[in-house]
Amino acid sequence: MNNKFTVNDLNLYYGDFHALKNINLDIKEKEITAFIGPSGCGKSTFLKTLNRMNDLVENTRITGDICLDGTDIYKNMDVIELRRRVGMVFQQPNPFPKSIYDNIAYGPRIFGIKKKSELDEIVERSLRQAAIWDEVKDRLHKSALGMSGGQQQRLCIARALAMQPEVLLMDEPTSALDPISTSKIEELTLELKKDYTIVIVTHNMQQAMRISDKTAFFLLGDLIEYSDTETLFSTPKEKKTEDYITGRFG
Ligand SMILES: Nc1ncnc2c1ncn2[C@@H]1O[C@H](COP(=O)(O)OP(=O)(O)OP(=O)(O)O)[C@@H](O)[C@H]1O
Repeated sequence: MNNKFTVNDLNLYYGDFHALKNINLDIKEKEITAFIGPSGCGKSTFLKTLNRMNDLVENTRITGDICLDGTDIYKNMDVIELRRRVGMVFQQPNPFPKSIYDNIAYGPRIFGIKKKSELDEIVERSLRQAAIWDEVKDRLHKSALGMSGGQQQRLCIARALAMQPEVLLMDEPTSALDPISTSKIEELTLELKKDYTIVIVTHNMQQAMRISDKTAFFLLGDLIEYSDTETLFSTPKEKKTEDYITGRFG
């Protein structure tokens, strides 16, 4: 597998606080990479560096570099283009207070697609890819806020897919969901891996084991260990990883 992202000597500071410390790692194309670690260890911060969402946070300083397909995303890439290529799904489903159809069509419209037939096609394709088409096809023009939490989260995934991204960043996408919705999102994530590179932050180690190919364990801003998921959970190299995955802290 090719590297989708390569991260070299990445440091991130919130003011004086050193939140990410000299991170080096590669993220493989069309794999699922999970970030695990206790609360506050920098998982979300790191995820957000991958599509420059941290640009929106004042007093943030970054050193080192992150390349997407070999191009430095901080130095040589337009941020709008980056965020089109690298979509994001958040912890709390956050549909717009609009119809299901308009939620999906929103991004493509901003990118200049106006033709109804084209938008119809994007809406259907995205909802199918997010495994929610059958549940919503008869209510496309009803408010997205009337959907269940699990449906809203799949809608948000469909909304991200409508932009035809290459990478999907998922920040604890199931932590607000019940077990059935969680397993639907996990199945969907595994299905999406055929076409997309996926990076997921999760508090749930079973979830990382179930769905990810690679796992990175963070602690206090350090990347402690990064390897095949199976290896990391069965034979961790670092004592700190072992302590965490066996529940000694965190
Ligand atoms: N905007 C900010 N300004 C200052 N410090 C921040 C900011 N965002 C995060 N931090 C700090 O950076 C550290 C890493 O936070 P981050 O949210 O990345 O951790 P996390 O591992 O994702 O945690 P959680 O699992 O609780 O979401 C924490 O100490 C946090 O308090």
